[in-house]
Amino acid sequence: MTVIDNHDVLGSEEGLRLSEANARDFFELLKPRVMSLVVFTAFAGLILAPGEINPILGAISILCIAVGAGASGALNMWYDADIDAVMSRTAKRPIPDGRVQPREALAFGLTLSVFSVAILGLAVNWFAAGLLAFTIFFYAVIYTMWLKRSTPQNIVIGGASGAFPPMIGWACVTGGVSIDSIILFLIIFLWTPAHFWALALFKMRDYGSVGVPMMPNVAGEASTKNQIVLYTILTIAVAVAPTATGLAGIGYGIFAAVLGAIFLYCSVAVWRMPDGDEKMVPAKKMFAYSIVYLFAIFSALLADHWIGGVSKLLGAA
Ligand code: HEM
Ligand SMILES: CC(C)=CCC/C(C)=C/CC/C(C)=C/COP(=O)(O)OP(=O)(O)O
Repeated sequence: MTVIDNHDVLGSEEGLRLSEANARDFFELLKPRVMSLVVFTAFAGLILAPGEINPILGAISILCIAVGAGASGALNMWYDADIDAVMSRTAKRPIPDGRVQPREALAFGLTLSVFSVAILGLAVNWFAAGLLAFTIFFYAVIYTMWLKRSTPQNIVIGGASGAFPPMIGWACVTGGVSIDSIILFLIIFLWTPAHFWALALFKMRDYGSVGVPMMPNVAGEASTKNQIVLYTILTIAVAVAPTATGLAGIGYGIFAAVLGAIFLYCSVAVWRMPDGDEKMVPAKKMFAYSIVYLFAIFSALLADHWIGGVSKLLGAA
């Protein structure tokens, strides 16, 4: 089925009428559950970066990244309202549900984007602000408006937007980029296909119904499963790299390897699942574990950093 393009909302009569949306409806536009993990990885980048940041500026940095991430979610929901209305998973979102008017969501997303970037630039540094602006643009325009509906590589390339936040956190402290911040980027970048295609496998019909070319619909289940295993292996390899560069210690490396072994086990279970499986239990488990995995990897990096700091203090005493 082809969906009707309803992006000409600004000029329409419907678009000019203001709804009675409440704060909760606008909060929902920020995709708070997904963005909470995004913001956590940004926080990790900020803490792991070498050097010091004034705690108030640190808090402002995280707030700006959180607001910018939420703003990009609102712009994504504005643009995707036509397909969200058709898919069962997304039909109850504020715009398709009629609780927020498209033009309100657009104005909300644009305003928050400008404020988050400007405040980060004025209060912290313009390099980090530029990266935040680029990330919002990448998710809202490059991924949402261009790649999502045009190529099955949409989330491989578009996934970069979800991988930038730890680099932004890092840049808030150092004003630049380093090998270690690129490794943090790569962990999320390589993790995204396994995270998303696991979900796409059991939501394949949803995406098919709106003509979005997600990998399982285009390349088929078998090819998607092969690629999930491949990206899982790449993620596991890059997730132990912080031990090699000295960003984290050997304890972290062992923990990351164990988490990775479970991730690989989940991906092999998906790979062994018969094509056309009705229940898709291994894919559902893989999707759920992907979130636990990323949260645990970044938590372990933080724990390693703090434990290392305490040991140094005790050694000096
Ligand atoms: C282009 C990249 C990505 C795509 C296409 C994607 C897609 C999705 C989708 C479709 C869901 C289902 C949840 C819903 O319906 O709201 C989801 C859930 C989730 N994603 Fe991703 N994701 C991506 C990147 C990320 C990144 C970078 C993170 C965090 C660092 C993340 C964290 C999460 C979390 C925490 C959930 C669970 C939310 C819940 O419990 O409702 N995702 N993702
Ligand atoms: C700092 C900053 C700007 C961060 C942005 C982080 C970011 C791009 C996260 C992407 C996560 C996400 C919700 C993807 C959903 O894809 P989708 O829109 O295709 O999913 P849907 O079908 O659920 O709408």
